[in-house]
Amino acid sequence: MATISTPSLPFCPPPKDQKGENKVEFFDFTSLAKEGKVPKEFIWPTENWVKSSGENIELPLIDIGLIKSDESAMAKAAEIVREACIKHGAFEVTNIGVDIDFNDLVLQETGNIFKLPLDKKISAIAKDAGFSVAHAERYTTVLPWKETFTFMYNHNSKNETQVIDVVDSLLGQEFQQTGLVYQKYCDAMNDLTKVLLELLAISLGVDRKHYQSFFEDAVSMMRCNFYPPCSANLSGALGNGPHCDPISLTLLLQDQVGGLEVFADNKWLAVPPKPNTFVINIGDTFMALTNGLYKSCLHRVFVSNKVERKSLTFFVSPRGDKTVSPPDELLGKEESRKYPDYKWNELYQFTQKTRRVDAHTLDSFVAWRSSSDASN
Ligand SMILES: C=C1C[C@]23C[C@H]1CC[C@H]2[C@]1(C)CCC[C@@](C)(C(=O)O)[C@H]1[C@@H]3C(=O)O
Ligand SMILES: O=C(O)CCC(=O)C(=O)O
Ligand SMILES: [Fe+2]
Repeated sequence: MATISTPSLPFCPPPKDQKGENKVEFFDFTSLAKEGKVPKEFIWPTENWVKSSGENIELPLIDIGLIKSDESAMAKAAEIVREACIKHGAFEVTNIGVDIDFNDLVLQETGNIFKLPLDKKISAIAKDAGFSVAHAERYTTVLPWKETFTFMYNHNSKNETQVIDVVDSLLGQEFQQTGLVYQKYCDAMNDLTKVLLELLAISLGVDRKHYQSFFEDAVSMMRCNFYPPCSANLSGALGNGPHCDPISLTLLLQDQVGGLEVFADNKWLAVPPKPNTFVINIGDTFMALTNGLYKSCLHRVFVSNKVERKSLTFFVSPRGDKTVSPPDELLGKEESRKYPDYKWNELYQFTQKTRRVDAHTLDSFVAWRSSSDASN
C-alpha cells in the first residue's frame, strides 16, 4: 500500500504543578479566530500538510436500506466495498434509516455545545469523556486546530438512556434535548454498525455473522468535532494530521464545509461532503481482523480560513479485553500472520500513553510491544 512517511509526533504532556496536577495552557479559539492569531503550538511539521492533489476521491456509495432488503444488492455491494477496502479503506453509505433532516439536527445540536464558554468546556474535561480543547490537556505542541466532545457507548447496554445520562452528567439539564438527539443518533450508529459488519463479512467471504458476534458487546466512542476557522489553514495548522484511526470502523458524518482528505493512488484526495451521507473508514484494528487484506484508511483534515466545520465520528471498537485475531478463513495455508494477536485495550492505551496516533500507529505498537516483551 502506498503510504507516506511523517516523523512521529512529540508526545509532550503539560508540566505538573506543585500539587502534581497538569498545568495546562488552554487556547480560546473564539478570540484566536477573531484576531486571526495562530500560536506556534498549532504549527505542524511540513510533511504533514504537503499539498493536496486538488482532486476529489470518488468513494463507492452503498444504499443501506436497499441492501438490508435485497440479497442480490447486498452481494453487489459486497464486491464494491471489497475493492475499495483493499485499495484505500474508505466507502460511503446513505439511507441508513433516519429521517433525512435528523442528520442536520444532530449537526446543529453539535454546534450548540461548542458555543459554551471556554471555562465551562474546561470544567467538563474528563477521562475518555467530555471536552478537549485542542488536546492541550494532553500535549503542549503540534496541537490539532479543533475542540472535541466525547463519550462512550455500550452497544449491548440494557440502559436505553445511557447517552442521555452521560450528556446530562457532563453538560447538565439545559442540554437535555442534545442528550435525546445524541441517544437517537448513537442507537442509529449501533444499527448501522451491525449492517456494516455483515456487509464486510460477506465481502471477505467469511461467515456473515462472524464480525457481528465479535463486536456484539462493542464499546464505541462517540466524538463530536468542532474546527474553528483558522488563518493558517494552508500554512501549518491542521484539524487532524495524517493518521489512520486505531479503532475498527469509523462512521463519519461531516457538515457541508469540506476539509477531509484520504490518501489514495499516492496522493491526497478531497472527500467532498454529501448530505445524509456517512463516510466509513476501515481502522487499524479491522485491518488486523482481516490479516491486512483491508487497508486502514489514511486520512487528514484541513480547516477553513472562513467558516467553522463540524463532524461526528462514531469509533467502533470491540470490548477492551477482546483479542484481535483474523478468522482462519483469511489465513491461507502458507499465508503468514501480518499482525500478532493483541487485546484492543493494549493498542488503545499505547495511543494514550506512549505514542500519538499518526500514519504508523499499528506497526509502531507491534514493534514497541515486541521490544518490551524482549526486554522483560
Ligand atoms: C483510539 C482512538 C485514539 C483517537 C480516538 C480514538 C480513534 C481515533 C483517534 C484520533 C481521533 C485520531 C486523530 C488523532 C487523535 C489524537 C485526536 O485528534 O483525537 C486520536 C484520538 C486519541 O488519541 O485520543
Ligand atoms: O472530522 C473529520 O472529517 C475526520 C476526523 C477524524 O479523522 C478523526 O477524528 O479521527
Ligand atoms: Fe480519523
